[in-house]
Amino acid sequence: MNVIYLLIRSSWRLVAIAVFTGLLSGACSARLIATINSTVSGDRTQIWSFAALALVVLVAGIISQLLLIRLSQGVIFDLQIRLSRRILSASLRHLEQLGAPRLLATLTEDVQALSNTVFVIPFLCIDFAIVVGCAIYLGWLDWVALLLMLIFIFAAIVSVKFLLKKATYFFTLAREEQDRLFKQFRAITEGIKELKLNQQRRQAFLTNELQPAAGTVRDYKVVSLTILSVASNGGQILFFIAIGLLLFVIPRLTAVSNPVLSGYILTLTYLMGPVKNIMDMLPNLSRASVALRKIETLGLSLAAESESISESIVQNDLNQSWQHLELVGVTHAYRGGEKEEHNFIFGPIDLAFQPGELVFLVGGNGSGKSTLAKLITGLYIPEEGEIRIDGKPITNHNREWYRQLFSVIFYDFYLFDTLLGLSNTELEIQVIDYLKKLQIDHKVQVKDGVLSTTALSQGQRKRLALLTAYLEDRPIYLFDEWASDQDPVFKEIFYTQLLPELKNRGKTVLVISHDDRYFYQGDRIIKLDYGKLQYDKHLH
Ligand SMILES: Nc1ncnc2c1ncn2[C@@H]1O[C@H](COP(=O)(O)OP(=O)(O)OP(=O)(O)O)[C@@H](O)[C@H]1O
Repeated sequence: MNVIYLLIRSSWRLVAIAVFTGLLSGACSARLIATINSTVSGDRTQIWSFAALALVVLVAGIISQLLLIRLSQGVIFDLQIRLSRRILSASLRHLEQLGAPRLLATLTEDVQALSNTVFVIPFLCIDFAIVVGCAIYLGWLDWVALLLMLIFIFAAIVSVKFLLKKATYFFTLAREEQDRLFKQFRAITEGIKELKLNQQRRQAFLTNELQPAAGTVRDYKVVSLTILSVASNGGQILFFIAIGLLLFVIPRLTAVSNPVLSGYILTLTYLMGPVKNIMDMLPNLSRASVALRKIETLGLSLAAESESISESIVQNDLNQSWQHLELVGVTHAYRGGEKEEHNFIFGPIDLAFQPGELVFLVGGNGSGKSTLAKLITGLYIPEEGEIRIDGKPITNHNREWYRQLFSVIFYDFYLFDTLLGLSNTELEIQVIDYLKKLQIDHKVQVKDGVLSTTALSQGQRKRLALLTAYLEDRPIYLFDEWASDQDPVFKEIFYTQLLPELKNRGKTVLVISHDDRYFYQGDRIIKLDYGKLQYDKHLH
């Protein structure tokens, strides 16, 4: 029912029109049955009234369906866009904590489940309208018949609702397990090489990880679908009992004329189709309400962690000149659980940067270099302390503007195959120059802002990421172990030509690196150790 509420919330007017036309179609269907029945019973019926009724049934039904189809697909579209926007505006740390499997499961599984249900709702509405119309016709034929019908419908609703609640409970459990299953699917796609190369690992993965997760989902779904099958068949049995009573019991209790009796039977037989459809839809409705709850909880949690950054801020303030960037008492904590040793506390750290500096950020594995990169670039919001630019603290109000100062290539960078958001007039010429400079012009071309391929070696993909960074032309560059995948020749070019060139263009260049033989190129070396600043050494 939540799903129907979702439609009403989207546009109650359209829903009202669709319901009205649907009911009109249903009512005319019932009237059609009545006409057929009275004609069969010997009454004279004008052919045009029969044709007119059939036409109204058809046209009103089509209008109702078309309206609901547009509305329901619009709701799914809005949901996908809203959810994606919320993900984009949630804080990075919160998204990291939620984890990719959970986000993917909702974006695919839940939205799909909802989409499948919303798709059939238009047809369900017509079926429902037919049931209502036929019920009214039965009441008109004989009120005892209607009363009987209502009692059975009530009993069916009560028992089906109880079973539906149970089935939804098991669907919810299955859906929770689905997140775990998605994690295993990710392991298959991303760890395929490791799984292929080691048979024991593959066997262990299949038997200890994948099968238990898939098995639990299967078991919960079997229970819930069984309950729903009982509900659906139970509902239909009640329906047959109603027909049996009308056929065999009621005529013995009260005098029922043959036309009335044939009216019952004709109507109830006609009703079988719509009732079966409604019953068959129960699993979808159940699954959809679970999916909707999951989407809503994710949506709410994303909204609660939203950075509330306004896009208009960027448009209003394109000034990117700065003189002094400071981190003052900045801290960040990864809290891994109950135990203190599972936590990693970064900072408090004080640092300052000027335009035109080439700074190496160094330290052992896990010392906090990438964490510092995320803090400096404004992706992590400091738990304590603040970042100031020219004395102005970075807050939610100007964080979006602040982030536009940086061009960053993270260690786990993502390469878009389209040069998104870049649209200067000399783009094509610049691209050709940079591709040559990065020595990949023989591998990749760019046409209308689309890269001809991204199926390249890791080192080449990194060069393409560098191409994007060049094109962005931001005042501060940050490279997280960019050169680690480069061959010695290009590594040399990167440290001795490309970095000094950027510096000479007035860019501030922050380089996370383990290549100590090139550190002499820098103006400063900042060393981290266990999340603390070990030293900040000026070289010149
Ligand atoms: N997403 C995360 N969730 C929880 N803990 C994290 C997360 N990312 C990093 N950490 C913890 O923070 C510490 C610092 O990690 P960070 O990635 O900043 O180190 P690093 O200096 O960049 O290491 P490396 O040289 O290996 O890339 C690590 O000990 C790690 O356990």
